[in-house]
Amino acid sequence: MKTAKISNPSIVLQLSGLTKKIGGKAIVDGLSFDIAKGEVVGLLGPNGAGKTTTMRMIVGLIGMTDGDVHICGQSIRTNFEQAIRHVGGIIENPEFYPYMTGYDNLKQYQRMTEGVTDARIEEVTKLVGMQDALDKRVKAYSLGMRQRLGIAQALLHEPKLLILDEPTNGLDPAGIKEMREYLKRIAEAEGIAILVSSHLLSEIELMCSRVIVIQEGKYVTARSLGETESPKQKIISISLQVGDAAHAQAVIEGMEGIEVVSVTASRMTIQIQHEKIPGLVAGLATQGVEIYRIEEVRETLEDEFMKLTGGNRIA
Ligand SMILES: Nc1ncnc2c1ncn2[C@@H]1O[C@H](COP(=O)(O)OP(=O)(O)OP(=O)(O)O)[C@@H](O)[C@H]1O
Repeated sequence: MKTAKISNPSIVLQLSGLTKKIGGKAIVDGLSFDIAKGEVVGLLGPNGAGKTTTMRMIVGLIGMTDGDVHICGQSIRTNFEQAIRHVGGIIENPEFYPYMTGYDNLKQYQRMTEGVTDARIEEVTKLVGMQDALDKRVKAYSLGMRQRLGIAQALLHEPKLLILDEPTNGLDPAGIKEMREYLKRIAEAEGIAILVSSHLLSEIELMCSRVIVIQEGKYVTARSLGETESPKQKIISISLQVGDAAHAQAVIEGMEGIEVVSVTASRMTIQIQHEKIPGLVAGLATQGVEIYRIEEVRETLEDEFMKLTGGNRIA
């Protein structure tokens, strides 16, 4: 297969037609996407979708059948050593010496890794908020603290790409919230790209700026998360809470280009072009309709995922 060469220097990770076949079956099937510097991207899919297999190929734990992975412009097929030095990752649970302190574990890693300074140890432990727990033995750490120490260790050699497979597995809601905060902090402070997998949409939505959905090894969709402006011409769903919905409906039915989808006593959902909303509000107010609330009804990623995959839920 012909593989694309990176032209944009801000692209840290590029997958092109990445494929893994085992026993003739494609576990990962022609996966292509890019991740840029500073992005925290979620790899989302149901159990068995191929997330771990994809990540294992990116970090070189297993070989690929076809396609390629470029990290900072270097192909892991042809320049593995140069490519892989830009990667830090946790694919399986991070291994530590339980009877040693967190600090001694990081010092041990420093001895085995070229170019890691004491200042860097201090820097990464601050980034993951571990500076006060470093003199405790790892066996006394909670799961969340081990995860943080693992991430600190993965950052020691100043990678440009951080790969985390299901990092929130087993964490409580407070731990998940903390992780979300320090992943964002790391991406910003270090200017690196982070790829994080999960089978839980709710976690990905909170942690990531973009999500890539895969199912049965194939790319399904990608979506930027967070608020986006609606284009003027776009038809959107609006929910209205009014004093008298029957009255509002009668007024709206006299207006052009607005479709009433559902009505209850005080609520209604309509479809309308974005640019017609001010006219709608003015028209209703002129006719004496009391408006208490007006908001867009957004299709969630989960709704979209359900449509695309015919009801196979993400989680
Ligand atoms: N070495 C292997 N031999 C045979 N099948 C495998 C092998 N490794 C993975 N698979 C299969 O490939 C599919 C994808 O597995 P993978 O672990 O990548 O999925 P996943 O999205 O990470 O799922 P999970 O969230 O459950 O970890 C699964 O059906 C799995 O059983």
